[in-house]
Amino acid sequence: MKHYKVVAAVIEHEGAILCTQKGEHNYPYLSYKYEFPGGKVEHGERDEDALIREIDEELALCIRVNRKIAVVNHQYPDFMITLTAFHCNSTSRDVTLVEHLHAVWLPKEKLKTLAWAAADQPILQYL
Ligand SMILES: Nc1nc2c([nH]c(=O)n2[C@@H]2O[C@H](COP(=O)(O)OP(=O)(O)OP(=O)(O)O)[C@@H](O)[C@H]2O)c(=O)[nH]1
Repeated sequence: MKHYKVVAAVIEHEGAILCTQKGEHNYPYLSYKYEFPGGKVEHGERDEDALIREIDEELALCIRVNRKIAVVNHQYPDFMITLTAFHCNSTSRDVTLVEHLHAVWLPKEKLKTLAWAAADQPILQYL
């Protein structure tokens, strides 16, 4: 079973948090789900550097990485994921969608209204 180490950015800008939606996916349980943007950490790369790289690649957004919020281990039917979420800030809300279907900035209390990937759901309680 594959095991991915993934970093995710909880990006806050003036009281709202960036939520990004996946498009259709090979695994139906991930299709159209919301996730915190990020991705797999490359060999030898620091978590924080992986996050800055991924957010620039996926969203053309410049972020500052703050504290670690949570580490979640989740078993999907086809792979295992260790998801580490960091609180981040951006100086702008302007994103360019390279990989995602949709992005929305929401206040914390509204995050639970979205359909999140299963691995992300435990992170919401720490926000
Ligand atoms: N970036 C990110 N990935 C997440 C989150 N939660 C979660 O289950 N994942 C899953 O972790 C896997 C690796 O993330 P990735 O961002 O590198 O995805 P990828 O483009 O290489 O592969 P993909 O085609 O599965 O999306 C994906 O299957 C993704 O759906 C999250 O909050 N952020």
